[in-house]
Amino acid sequence: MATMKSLIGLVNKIQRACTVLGDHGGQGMSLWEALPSVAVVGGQSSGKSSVLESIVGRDFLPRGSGIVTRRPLVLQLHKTESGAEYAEFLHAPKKRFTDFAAVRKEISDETDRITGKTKQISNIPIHLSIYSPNVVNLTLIDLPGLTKVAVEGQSDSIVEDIENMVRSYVEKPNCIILAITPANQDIATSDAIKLAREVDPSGERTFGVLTKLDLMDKGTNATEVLEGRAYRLQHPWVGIVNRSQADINKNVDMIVARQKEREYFETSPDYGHLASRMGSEYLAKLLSQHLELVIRQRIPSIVAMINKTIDELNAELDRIGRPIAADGGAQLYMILELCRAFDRVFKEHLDGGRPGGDRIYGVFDHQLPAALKKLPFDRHLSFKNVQKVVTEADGYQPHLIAPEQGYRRLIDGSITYFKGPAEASVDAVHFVLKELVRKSIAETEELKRFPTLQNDIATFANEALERFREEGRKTVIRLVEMESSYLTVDFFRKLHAEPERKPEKNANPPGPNNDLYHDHSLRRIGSNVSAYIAMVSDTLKNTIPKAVVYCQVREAKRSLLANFYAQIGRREKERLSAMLDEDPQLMERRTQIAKRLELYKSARDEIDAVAWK
Ligand SMILES: Nc1nc2c(ncn2[C@@H]2O[C@H](COP(=O)(O)OP(=O)(O)OP(=O)(O)O)[C@@H](O)[C@H]2O)c(=O)[nH]1
Repeated sequence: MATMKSLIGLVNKIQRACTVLGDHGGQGMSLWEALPSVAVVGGQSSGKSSVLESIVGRDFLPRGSGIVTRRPLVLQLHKTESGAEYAEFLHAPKKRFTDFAAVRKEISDETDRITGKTKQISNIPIHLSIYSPNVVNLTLIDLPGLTKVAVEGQSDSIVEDIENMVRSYVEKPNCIILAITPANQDIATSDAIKLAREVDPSGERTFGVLTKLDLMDKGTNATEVLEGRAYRLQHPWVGIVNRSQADINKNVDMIVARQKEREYFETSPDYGHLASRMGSEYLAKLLSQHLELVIRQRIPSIVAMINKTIDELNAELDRIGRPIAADGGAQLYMILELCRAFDRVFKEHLDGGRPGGDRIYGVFDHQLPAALKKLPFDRHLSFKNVQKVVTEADGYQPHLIAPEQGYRRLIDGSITYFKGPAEASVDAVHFVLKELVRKSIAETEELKRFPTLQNDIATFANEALERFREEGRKTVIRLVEMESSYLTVDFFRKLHAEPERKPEKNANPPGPNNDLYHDHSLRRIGSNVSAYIAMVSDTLKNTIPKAVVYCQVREAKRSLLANFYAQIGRREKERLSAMLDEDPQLMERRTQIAKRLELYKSARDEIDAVAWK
């Protein structure tokens, strides 16, 4: 199994990666929360900073009145074999601090960078790594001191804010609580113990630390507490003697202070029997061992959680679409693939499989025949109009046998009416196709992420449909004009062969310039033309759909995006990328997921590397 150093180092690495990616707890089930850590909790002036400095063997924490610790400080201690002693911040990875006064200033400045000078607090941690021969491998999180009153310049809510922040750390089941209480205070009133009892009633993850043993009133001692009788925890209490304010003022060296602390316990009449289990050095070792144990226990569940999260993130990436390739060739390929996907959907609409294509048949089967039926031939071929047209065509010399000119004019005049329904069919099919383009874009799953490309496809497809409509119009008008340019001779020859019927008596009383015979002949002309037009109508009813399908539907299937393809082939890379623009929110989401995925995968790799050592 892995060594203590590698296990704690492993968690350190993952914690740093979490912070870089903005994962520092408080966001539901985060990786950070799954990692065991030690949080230092205590009331103001309880000696928290002194304990941390003593564990590190260095003076490096900001001092001052009021609430100095305003952001969590994740303190990662790495034991070095060489004599080198230095510190590094995650936010300034290139800089190696060997002067610990500069570390103190940097913590202070970095705190202000997020919280401003307003003395507010923030839950975004500062990561500090200390490499030293005088430390054990350990990670501690220093949290703001629990306080009762806000000082000047701080909002009243700060007392509550601090408690909430501290609580958010210590309530996590993976958090080991280092609860610091000064010995010269009644244990029953200790803020740290109060909070620890609340979140860890059985005391299995709380380590009780008693500071300021040297400051207790003469004649009293803390053996009741240190021996676990005053307040029972699963782990033994540790007593500490830190540097006094006077020592600090005199700049007493931390290593010397550790030595003095050891001597204090060894020579103490009250605590001599406990000496081997007292002091900051012992505390550091105890915590390091415990942290290692907990990490080892937790690794299987951490790996399970990581694997589950990786699966979930992958599934979400699949759902919102993978990232787009950066090079132009791949982008062009992607655009063409997307266009083809659209084209497939569009064709399914036309050929069946998806609804909509049937509406084109509806135009031919319904709309066109109905429009043809409504044409005003009754009026155009009324007795009066026939008479007028024939007479005008005859001119000064009435026709002798059959009014050839009159017939032609009546037929030409009638055929012109067909242009209306012919064009209307072209338009109706055009609108059906346009609607199908719109629907197909909306229904093409792959296109959903690319609003710009959707627009481009719509523009080019509609332009193409417009061209097809123009072509369709010209063709159907030509069909109609063809009907009047050459009449079906047979039809009239057959008429001629039919015997003339005698006019019925009293059908129409003869007018001043008309005789019975003439009336009858005009009526016959009217009905002949009407029969001829009915024949033309039947023909057009069949040929207009052919022209429309040929010019519009067939072309839409064949070359709806032909122009688009020709265009994009010539476009430079910038314009291709622009076409693949996505919804910015979606892009942001994908970046987030990709980052988290990277974090979880690297965490898994790290764990694998350590676990198989
Ligand atoms: N004599 C003696 N003084 C101590 C001991 N521990 C801390 N002090 C003094 O108590 C004062 C407060 O100690 P800190 O370590 O700054 O306490 P803190 O909990 O970090 O305080 P804040 O950060 O202000 O909340 C300092 O003057 C220390 O010198 C101790 O064990 N013995």
